Amino acid sequence: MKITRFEDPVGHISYGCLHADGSTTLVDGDPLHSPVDTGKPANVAKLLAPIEPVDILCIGLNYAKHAEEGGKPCPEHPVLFMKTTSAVQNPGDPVVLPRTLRSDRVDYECELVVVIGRDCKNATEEDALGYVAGYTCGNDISARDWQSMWGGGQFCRGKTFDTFAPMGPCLVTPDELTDPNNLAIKTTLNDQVMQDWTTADMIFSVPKLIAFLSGSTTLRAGTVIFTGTPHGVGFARQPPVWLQPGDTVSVEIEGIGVLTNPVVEEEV
Ligand SMILES: NC(=O)N[C@@H](O)C(=O)O
Repeated sequence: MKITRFEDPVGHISYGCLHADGSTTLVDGDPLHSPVDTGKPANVAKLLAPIEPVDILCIGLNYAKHAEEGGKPCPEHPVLFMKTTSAVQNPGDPVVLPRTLRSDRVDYECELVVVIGRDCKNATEEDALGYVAGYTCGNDISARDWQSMWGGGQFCRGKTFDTFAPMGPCLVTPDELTDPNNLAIKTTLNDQVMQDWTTADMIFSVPKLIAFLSGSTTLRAGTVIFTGTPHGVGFARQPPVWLQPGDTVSVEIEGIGVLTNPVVEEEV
């Protein structure tokens, strides 16, 4: 099932089931556990990020070619950082280039996002996917200057500005997306393909990540995991490519769909 979260014309938030013909019907029940397609037509006024996360965990350097293009060795253990939940942005809504705390080096990163459906502690690789409610597209927007020059060696600052965690367009349940580690994934900036790879190339697979993360931390239902980006990011290009006002950036993942966001400047 492809689950969407949306506002109706009076601002009421509901969950829907997206069908191949583009229509949406209302979903009943808890979308993270046992969503039920009611078959009743949904009145979608505004598409939202498919989930309001309780925590946003992010993995860095999870593709060898991306580590290489950044001059970094492949990590021995998954590299963890976090984003605040206020960074979440809806599909179609703008990524805002910071001007108060200015950054002129804002970059894109296509990522497969895993959504945890029930509390998870000490999962094994074998039972890890049983905790998954579904998968969606994410863009790990990154201010490289605040990440690498002014972040004191911490990733968080450069990764957690408002609007730096777009997610969508829908949540695909595991019965429909059975293997998260065999999906084409790409970023398109305006009409140019910037990243074009496969989740089969993750250093740490999705089950490994869930087992590793839950070994120390209870992954509560509603936790999302950004699983890392492949090569082709803007900072590693010659000359570097930074997001500009007026740009349109899209992340597309096989079996999920396309997450598109315009880029604007913060009004100060
Ligand atoms: N360079 C960098 O920040 N990369 C990470 O976000 C990643 O996804 O690997």
